[in-house]
Amino acid sequence: MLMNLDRVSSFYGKTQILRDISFDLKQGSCLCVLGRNGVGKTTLMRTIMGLADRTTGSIKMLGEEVGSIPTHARSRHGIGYIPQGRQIFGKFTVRENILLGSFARPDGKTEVPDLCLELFPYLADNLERRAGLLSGGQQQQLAIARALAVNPKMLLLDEPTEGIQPNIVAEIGNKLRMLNRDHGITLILSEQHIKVARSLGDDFLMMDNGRIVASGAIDQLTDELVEEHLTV
Ligand SMILES: Nc1ncnc2c1ncn2[C@@H]1O[C@H](COP(=O)(O)OP(=O)(O)OP(=O)(O)O)[C@@H](O)[C@H]1O
Repeated sequence: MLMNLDRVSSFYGKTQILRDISFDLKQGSCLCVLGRNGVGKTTLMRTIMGLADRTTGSIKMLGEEVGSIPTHARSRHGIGYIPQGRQIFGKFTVRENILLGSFARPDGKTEVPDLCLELFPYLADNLERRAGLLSGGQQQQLAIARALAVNPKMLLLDEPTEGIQPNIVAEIGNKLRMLNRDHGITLILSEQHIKVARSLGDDFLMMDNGRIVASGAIDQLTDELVEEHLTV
């Protein structure tokens, strides 16, 4: 297993958001985290990165406890994070945005990884362009490229297709599939597009009110579950 969460609870101030979250993440797999707005998907990602106010329980990466080490040390263990809303620095160039990610690299290299150039030809051709001039889909590619600059074993992606034009959603899905299938990068993905989740995911977690209410292989994600927990 690449990662194991055991009875993880998480708090913002005195408010408990996550309750007793446990799951095992297989190396090389893609886990889709599903649920309506506000159920705790973002908090789960932030908790894994060490960005919640307080967390209890255990988070292990390759058998080693990482639940109490700082965020940058978690990056060094190979966890890359692509936050909701992408958080691109608009005044910096594409190259500068990618290099920002490389500060957490264990080997200290500051270069644009070949994988970014190979996977994202648009970015390769526009390294000196100001990131603020890029479209939403291109900025999402940049956010993924920046996370790849830490040479991660796994990526946490918080709603990577949110606010992206429908014709680009499939393209982002394809890039993620390439990272997962061809490059062996394990993914945890929160996703509102059920089609993307079904096509990319190996396993799913359905969340409600800070808890896991259903989980399993993605082919066990029935229309009834989707209806009950996702449809508004
Ligand atoms: N910084 C914070 N301080 C206090 N409460 C917070 C904070 N961030 C989120 N919450 C609360 O935690 C709960 C879970 O929010 P979270 O953002 O994790 O949900 P989500 O499933 O990712 O939803 P969305 O899809 O809208 O991002 C919500 O009730 C939210 O109001």
